[in-house]
Amino acid sequence: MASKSALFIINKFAGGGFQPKVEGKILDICAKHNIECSIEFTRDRGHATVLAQEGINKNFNSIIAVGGDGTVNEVARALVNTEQIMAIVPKGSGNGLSRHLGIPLAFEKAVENIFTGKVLRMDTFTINDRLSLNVSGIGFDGHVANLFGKDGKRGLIGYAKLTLKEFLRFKNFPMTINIDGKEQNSNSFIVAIANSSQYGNNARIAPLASVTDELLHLSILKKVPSQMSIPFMIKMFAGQVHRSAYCETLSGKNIIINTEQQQPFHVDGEPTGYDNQFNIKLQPHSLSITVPQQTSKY
Ligand SMILES: Nc1ncnc2c1ncn2[C@@H]1O[C@H](COP(=O)(O)OP(=O)(O)OP(=O)(O)O)[C@@H](O)[C@H]1O
Repeated sequence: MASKSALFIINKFAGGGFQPKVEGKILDICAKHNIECSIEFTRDRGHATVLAQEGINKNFNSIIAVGGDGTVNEVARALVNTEQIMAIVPKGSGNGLSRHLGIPLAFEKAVENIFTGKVLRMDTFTINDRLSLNVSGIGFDGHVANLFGKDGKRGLIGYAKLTLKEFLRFKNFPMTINIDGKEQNSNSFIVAIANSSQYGNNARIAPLASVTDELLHLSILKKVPSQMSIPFMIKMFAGQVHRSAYCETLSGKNIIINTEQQQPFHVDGEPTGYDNQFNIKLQPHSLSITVPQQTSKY
């Protein structure tokens, strides 16, 4: 059994919102497994990190992020580089890391997984000293994340609408990439830095990525001509983006990206502003995470 006592950190505002019956379901499943449990709700951005730190101090066996990739990221900030076990109950709009790890999206099954799953040490990375677990990006995806964050309307449809509107405006930008000492110039639309394979909703930007391979996977995308954008999206959702003529892939551990002008970026889908130098560092096997027993590829 992966857990004897569990702290659930719930972001009521993630994904489609919160249903009060969730609390009762958590208590029932914990009682069934004879687990002592506590439930806390986040009050604001960043609060999940504070709650997770308190959970470590109180010696909970498992600390569980109930939310999307943003909540998972905040909880992990307190847990990274410790032995503390984390689990996820996916409740976000994208749930990229959960999908990559094969964590069930159905609420009860995800809670069961905390007590029946296995624990693995996954890689994480930092981008300009900010922790990232899943996929971070510079360029167009950062631009969309920055706007989407302000917009307030979450969800796949809202995201798709905003992406289409902004796509025509945003242009390729020049940059230099130094990856483990090797330097190259590029003119790119998006640089996705991937630990897991997907942004969320099965949009697989780095199909070959693994969270245990001690590598970061870069997908460097050129702007796709409008008439090719639908076939390109189909390739991405089919897990074939790395075979596209518009995608170059690189992998490594330590990456420095310099851009001529300030570029928007995001960390695990959360808007993070603008910069023109990005220092990216892999942290191998730095976080303990509970995954289903049957997951064989991560
Ligand atoms: N009480 C709160 N009020 C407002 N925002 C909050 C609160 N608690 C957490 N947040 C913020 O909500 C944001 C979104 O959360 P999260 O990423 O978990 O959900 P999501 O965006 O729906 O899912 P995904 O990232 O998987 O698409 C996070 O940046 C988090 O800091």
